[in-house]
Amino acid sequence: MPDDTSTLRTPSVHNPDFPNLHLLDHPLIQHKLSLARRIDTPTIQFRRLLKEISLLMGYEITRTLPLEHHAIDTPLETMQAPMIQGKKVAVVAILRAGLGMTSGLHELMPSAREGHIGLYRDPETKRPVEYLVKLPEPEGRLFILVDPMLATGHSAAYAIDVLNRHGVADANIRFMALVAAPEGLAVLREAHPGVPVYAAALDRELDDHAYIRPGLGDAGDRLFGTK
Ligand SMILES: O=P(O)(O)OC[C@H]1O[C@H](OP(=O)(O)OP(=O)(O)O)[C@H](O)[C@@H]1O
Ligand SMILES: O=c1cc[nH]c(=O)[nH]1
Ligand SMILES: [Mg+2]
Repeated sequence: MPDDTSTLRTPSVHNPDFPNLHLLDHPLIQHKLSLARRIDTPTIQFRRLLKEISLLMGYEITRTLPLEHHAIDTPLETMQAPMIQGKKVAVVAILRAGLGMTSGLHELMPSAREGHIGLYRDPETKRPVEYLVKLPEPEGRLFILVDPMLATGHSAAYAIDVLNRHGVADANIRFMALVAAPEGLAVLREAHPGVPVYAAALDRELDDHAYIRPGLGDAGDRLFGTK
């Protein structure tokens, strides 16, 4: 039986205006995010920073993962040792930019499965358009959905709808972003109030093109060197 770890809480900043948001304010996360935001940070460094930030965020958001005890032999005796149910985690990237956040999480949880939800935002409507869905079996699994940018929130809400249709309940989903906009947090809270959002920053607003300000630009383009 899993131990009850629900009383362990992820250290994060709580904002009463956004009860679904857990802001991860660890200095290393904040420093690396600032480097990633800079316009003169090239793709090679941006990619590396995303991986490092995801690993650090992953360390924080996995704090509440259930442990179970297994008998192990130390050199001196047998003991019941706590171990994570590692096989029971799935990392799901919203393509493309979410791909920049998966490898950091796999460093922490090498046996986690990986799924992909391909979405792009239509430049006119600003609404997500689906082009691929490939997901691991949902049974008994925690799904960590990753995408660096939570702007209008419609891509994240759509991806969670996809997970729901696949058989994953909101209670088994955590959403991890680098930068969140107030508008996106509100949309996500309305659509999926039971899904916690972990982010490194809550930015000021969306601009007329639904880009996050101050933001970091187009995360997918910066990650893959496209335009
Ligand atoms: O919250 P939203 O307003 O829906 O916007 C956020 C989405 O926009 C970006 O993807 P984009 O459409 O640029 O696709 P890409 O990752 O392939 O570049 C980003 O990676 C999110 O998926
Ligand atoms: O600021 C934004 C908004 C949407 N998608 C991005 O990549 N950046
Ligand atoms: Mg993009």
